[in-house]
Amino acid sequence: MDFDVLFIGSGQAAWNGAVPMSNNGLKVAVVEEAQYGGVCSNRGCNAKIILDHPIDLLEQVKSLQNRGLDGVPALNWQDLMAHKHELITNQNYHNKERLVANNITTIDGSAKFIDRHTVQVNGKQYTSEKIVIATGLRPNRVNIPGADLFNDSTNFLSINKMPDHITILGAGFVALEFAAIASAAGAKVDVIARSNRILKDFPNKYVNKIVSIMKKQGIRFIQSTVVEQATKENELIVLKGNNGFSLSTNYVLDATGRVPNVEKLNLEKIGITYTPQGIVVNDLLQTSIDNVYAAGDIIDKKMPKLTPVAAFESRYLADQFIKNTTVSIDYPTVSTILFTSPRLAQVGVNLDEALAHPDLFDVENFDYNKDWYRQKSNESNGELTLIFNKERQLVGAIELSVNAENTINTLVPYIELKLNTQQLNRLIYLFPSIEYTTQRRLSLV
Ligand SMILES: Cc1cc2nc3c(=O)[nH]c(=O)nc-3n(C[C@H](O)[C@H](O)[C@H](O)COP(=O)(O)OP(=O)(O)OC[C@H]3O[C@@H](n4cnc5c(N)ncnc54)[C@H](O)[C@@H]3O)c2cc1C
Ligand SMILES: NC(=O)c1ccc[n+]([C@@H]2O[C@H](COP(=O)([O-])OP(=O)(O)OC[C@H]3O[C@@H](n4cnc5c(N)ncnc54)[C@H](O)[C@@H]3O)[C@@H](O)[C@H]2O)c1
Repeated sequence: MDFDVLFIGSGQAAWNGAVPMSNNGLKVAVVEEAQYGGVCSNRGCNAKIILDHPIDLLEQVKSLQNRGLDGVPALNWQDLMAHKHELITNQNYHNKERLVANNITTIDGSAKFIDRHTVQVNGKQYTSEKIVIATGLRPNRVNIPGADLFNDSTNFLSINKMPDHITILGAGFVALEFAAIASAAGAKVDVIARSNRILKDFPNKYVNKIVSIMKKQGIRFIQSTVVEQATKENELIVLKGNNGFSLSTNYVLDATGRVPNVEKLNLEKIGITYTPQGIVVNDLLQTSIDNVYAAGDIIDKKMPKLTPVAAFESRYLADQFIKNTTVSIDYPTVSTILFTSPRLAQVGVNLDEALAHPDLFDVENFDYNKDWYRQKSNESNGELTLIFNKERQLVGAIELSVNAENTINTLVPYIELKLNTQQLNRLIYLFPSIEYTTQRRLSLV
């Protein structure tokens, strides 16, 4: 065999495991058909958070008008985009270099299976004892007449000039985060949801709050509307839909979800089972062919399809292959965040589930309007909800605030490690800080 382990794809689900595997003596290869580092590094999380940063700052500056700050600086989209390019363009190169520096063979091109131990890339065949499919997802494209006029998240992350009017199809993570960026950068923004449900992964109360804030920021939500066709008329795109819906716009962003990259792999030929949600695996992350594994977004799974989850699965495979063990994957508590301004972040038991089961959970609410420390930023919508089980153990939390990522990150170890009162009491945080005030929400004696 040429290799012990060959990864198809080079994203978070690949390199997090490939590097320790190689450093522990396994002969490892990574095949990549596009940019090394995958979506998160090149056309996802990282690019998005660079574009978001000044926008988040501006929202905070706006909150402090007449409270120490006079005037709001202008956002310069061209300069911001140039800054993003400067930070992101070289990621592909750096990610490849990291693999090479760790004695991993990199193979450029698209891989397809020939048999259970062999893949072919650019006409050349490579054999490996184990193969890990880590091919991730790509943007879904709605299947309606005129959809070729639409853009996806990758295109949006490189827009040189912000269009006057942007219309977004879908009401999930990408739709709301990109709506927030486009609106703050001066575009008129519509979000079109085919149903009444917005952000299905977050509880109703907080979804209603963030939608109401975004409406005040000028974003228009059009619900229960299915766009059925698009045409180009002069310089405008005209959308038509159910119930006589019609709208003219400059730019359409299709943010209707993401689909698994399976088509090029020749999976049917070797009998690997997959669904429209991805590749089916067991709790060892083995596919229906036992020497072929899958990791990251490409898996059909209940866990959220996020970078930290892909990285966890990749590290799990490294542990399994290095130690030659067969211990099932044991997912920890996963937190999720919507990077709008303010942020919406949650961890553990979902609030809607807790409210539906008062026999199992107690819920406590904290309104930040009454908290002097939080009010240093004169924030008007901040709120935290903590969820406890009947043994008074913290099992979930959700926060809407400019600091929600810090609060929820503070609570992750409390929940995952099931810290008791004495252990919590021993954590001495900096004062004043979000971490300190968050800890004070719990009983420490
Ligand atoms: C706009 C956007 C914003 C996001 N923001 C966040 C965020 O803030 N936080 C967060 O946690 N997650 C975020 N995500 C999700 C995150 O990007 C993914 O969870 C993560 O990238 C998954 O990593 P992966 O390795 O499984 O797949 P990917 O990163 O998709 O990598 C798969 C790789 O496989 C390659 N490939 C595919 N087919 C083949 C083939 N046949 N041969 C060779 N190579 C192939 C692809 O080119 C790609 O490089 C965001 C996603 C998007 C789209
Ligand atoms: N902050 C973050 O962590 C972050 C940010 C962006 C993306 N992501 C990851 O990427 C994934 C994909 O995000 P996303 O926003 O593309 O998907 P999503 O699943 O969050 O949202 C898709 C939206 O499109 C709608 N939709 C689906 N098909 C449609 C159709 N045919 N017509 C109209 N609407 C349709 C859905 O109802 C939903 O509102 C997320 O689930 C998450 O795993 C994470």
